[in-house]
Amino acid sequence: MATHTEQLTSRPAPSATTAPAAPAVRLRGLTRSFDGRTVLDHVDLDLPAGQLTALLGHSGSGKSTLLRAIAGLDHEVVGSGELSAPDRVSVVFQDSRLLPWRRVLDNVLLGTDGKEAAERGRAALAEVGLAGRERAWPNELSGGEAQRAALARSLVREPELLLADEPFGALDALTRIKMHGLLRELWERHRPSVLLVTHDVDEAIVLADRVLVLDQGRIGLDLTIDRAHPRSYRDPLLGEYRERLLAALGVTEDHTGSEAHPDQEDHQ
Ligand SMILES: Nc1ncnc2c1ncn2[C@@H]1O[C@H](COP(=O)(O)OP(=O)(O)OP(=O)(O)O)[C@@H](O)[C@H]1O
Repeated sequence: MATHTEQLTSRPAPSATTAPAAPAVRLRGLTRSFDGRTVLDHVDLDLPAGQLTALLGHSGSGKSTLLRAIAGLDHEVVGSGELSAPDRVSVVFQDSRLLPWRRVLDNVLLGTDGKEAAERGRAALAEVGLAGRERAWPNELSGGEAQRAALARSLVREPELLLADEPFGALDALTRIKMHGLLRELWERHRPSVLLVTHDVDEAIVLADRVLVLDQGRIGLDLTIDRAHPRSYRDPLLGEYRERLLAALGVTEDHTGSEAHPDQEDHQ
């Protein structure tokens, strides 16, 4: 798919004279079943270029399945509907997936070639706060640092689309909050389209401009978060969005404690 450069650097409101830009990702009728059980049920979705979107849903609702389909990692999904995504796609997972036998910079540069890529690799490591750690081994990094390296590796490919599957899910609450700031900063600088899969309602509200809830194989709620950045976890005006998302997830007032929604506790 063609890159819409103007959409990556600024996002003018469409006017009568401007044709609406093609979405970065377009899904129509996407369906996926496992052993006769439907996980994605004719999903329709457009992700506009340069938007940071979060995808929420209960465990097993099909978030990773959707992300894998968009990433082109699920060959079975082909032909179930219409799916288009950009050519340059990077994926970040919950674990950094750094190769232990390669130094940090070599991990970041994996699959790239040439001097220019090497420069981009160093710059990306500096951007994520890992300048000076180029020659470290992955086992010398903390969990947060390893995820920073994973983000650097994704940046080197200059992705039009960044797919992130619970990238901060394994981190402690304080590190996670720092990583939220970093992801938002990187997004503001590079403006890729981002689809962030998360269980954490607050993470979604603080980072994303649009939050989707996957429910029963479909997008059950599509919510625009109309608040300026940077956002605070304590902003009472975000409460209304939180309530709507929790309701869409079927989490009632009585169940907002640690058992039903553990991630809520981290940011209060
Ligand atoms: N390769 C597979 N083979 C069989 N079943 C699968 C496969 N991949 C996913 N599933 C099933 O599809 C459903 C959705 O899984 P998926 O990993 O997409 O959910 P999720 O919303 O990402 O969950 P979580 O938040 O726990 O990661 C689950 O019931 C899972 O068991």
